[in-house]
Amino acid sequence: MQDLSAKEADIKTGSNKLDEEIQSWLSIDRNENTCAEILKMVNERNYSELEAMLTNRMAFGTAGLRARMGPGYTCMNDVTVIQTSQGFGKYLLEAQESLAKENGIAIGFDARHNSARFAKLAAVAMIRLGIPVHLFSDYTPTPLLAYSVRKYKTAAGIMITASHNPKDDNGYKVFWSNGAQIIPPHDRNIAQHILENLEIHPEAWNLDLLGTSKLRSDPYADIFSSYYKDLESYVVGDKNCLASSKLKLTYTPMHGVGQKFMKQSFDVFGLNQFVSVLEQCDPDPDFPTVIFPNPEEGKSALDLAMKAADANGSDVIIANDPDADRLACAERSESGSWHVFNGNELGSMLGTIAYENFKSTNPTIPNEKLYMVASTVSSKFLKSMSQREGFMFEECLTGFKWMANYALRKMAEGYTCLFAYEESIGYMYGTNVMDKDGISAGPVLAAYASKLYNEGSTLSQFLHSLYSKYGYHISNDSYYLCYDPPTIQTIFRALRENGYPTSCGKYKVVNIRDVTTGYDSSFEDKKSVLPTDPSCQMLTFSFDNGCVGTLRTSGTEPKIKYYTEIISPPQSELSKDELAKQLLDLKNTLIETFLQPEKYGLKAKTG
Ligand SMILES: O=P([O-])(O)O[C@H]1O[C@H](COP(=O)(O)O)[C@@H](O)[C@H](O)[C@H]1O
Ligand SMILES: [Mg+2]
Repeated sequence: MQDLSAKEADIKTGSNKLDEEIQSWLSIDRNENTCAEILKMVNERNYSELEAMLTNRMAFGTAGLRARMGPGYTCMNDVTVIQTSQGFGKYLLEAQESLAKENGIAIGFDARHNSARFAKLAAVAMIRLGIPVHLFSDYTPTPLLAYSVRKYKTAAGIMITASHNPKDDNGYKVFWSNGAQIIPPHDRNIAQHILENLEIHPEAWNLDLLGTSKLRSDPYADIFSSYYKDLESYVVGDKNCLASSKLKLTYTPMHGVGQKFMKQSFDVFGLNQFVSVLEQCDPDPDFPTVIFPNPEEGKSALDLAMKAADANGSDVIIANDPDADRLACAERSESGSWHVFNGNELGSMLGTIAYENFKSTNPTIPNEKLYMVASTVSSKFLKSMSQREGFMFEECLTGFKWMANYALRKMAEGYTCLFAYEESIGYMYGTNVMDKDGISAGPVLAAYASKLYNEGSTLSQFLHSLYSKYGYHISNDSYYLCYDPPTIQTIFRALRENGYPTSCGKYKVVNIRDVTTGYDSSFEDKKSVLPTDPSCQMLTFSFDNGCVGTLRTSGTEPKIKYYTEIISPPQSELSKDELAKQLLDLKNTLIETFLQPEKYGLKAKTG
């Protein structure tokens, strides 16, 4: 550790402005580790990085704030968490004072490094403003925090988590009083209030306040029992059948918080308990057995789960990401190898399960009163299904914040939201939680799979039957890593500067939607119906062969994501393999022509 007496010493970087920024940081930060990191960078003359981290500030992205942990205003640390919470608290008092003062705010955290501390600092900031705090005393899945906001009708919720990001990251998810993550204008308003309340109150570091203040309560036990009581409403049919199921299942929480919660979910559903992946079942903030703790990565992330499943003769694997709001699933194929369902395949199955389960328990509610939601970069399977079955379907921008807020609006109009999903393995089954929830989607899927296995069928056969009925919907999605924001700007600028491209290799572009600027060539007024989002890059191309491809920058990770889909009518002569081959060619052409990974030094997904 650095000698902190240097804090008092003169900092001479050659730039007065930077010297002042450094002094200012050292004078406000009471965390020895982050101060020491700043001093180390000064000693190493790492001035450009220092300047970048002290003169910029993190902004709200797809899922609130998410950044690397470390010193400076671009990183997650004590200072930025306190400043964010001070500003956020002030905004709550301005926007909904009586609710904030009466019902307070719920605060939860995952099992990452610093998550509990950041949650406590956020709680102190709220208490200082007279806002009661329901601060969880132990780590929880994100969906339980989202659930607690609705249950206690709090003014807001904060979840300290970076979900499945690398171990050095952390984040600050914000839920509004409706239980969904915030959308504009709240994000902008909070950002504004943060800037207006940067000065850190001396009491901000006093964590002892949490032990003495009457404004602090611990919702853990109450929320745990209430969440699982409500989960019972998702159980359909006879629990005894599930207990006698032939299905053997393996589960991994991927070093995150899910183990205890998924066990309880299985108990509520009367499911046989799953086989655990011993190396990954306890929370470990270093995620030692995986490169990325993201079950969305597919086989590379599920390696140990597959080994455990093989050793125990499991047919199905389910996995959560570390904050247990995402759900992944793999199934052993006839050849013995594992098929990892992609987010769209899983969404198609869970959407159908939601529809079937609802119709079996509410046969009299007309389909016109039901609806489902998906993000615009997800498969159009639910749209095809809705057209055939006569329920409503809507697509939203990426991010559960958009889908949950849309769902709430329709609920207020008297509709029932059955299901919402996004291709990045996020599923909101029902409306107990207005966010994606891997802890409830897991047992719903496991219960349905149990039924299938008892009938001698499998999930893959079930998916195939859906494609026969509603048409094949094949997607090919992935990403490239790019750590250099100017390169990303260059790539997307090239796609706009001389007019949008009219072709991509041999494929003709028939429509273009540019969500970054609000343009959509398919409408007469050329305006996109989705909200314009200048903070991210997002271009969608519709091709003459009916395929659709989107390029977009992630709001949570340094990635350019791509999404492509091909759809065939139900009775099409083309096989799944032929369709997949056609799509692969289009996807490769899209990448080579528009992204040009070699030219721009983009790093492909590994594994
Ligand atoms: O990371 P999580 O599980 O919280 O998930 C977050 O990130 C996903 C990917 O977003 P992007 O493509 O912008 O990275 C979003 O779709 C999701 O709604 C958000 O909560
Ligand atoms: Mg997550």
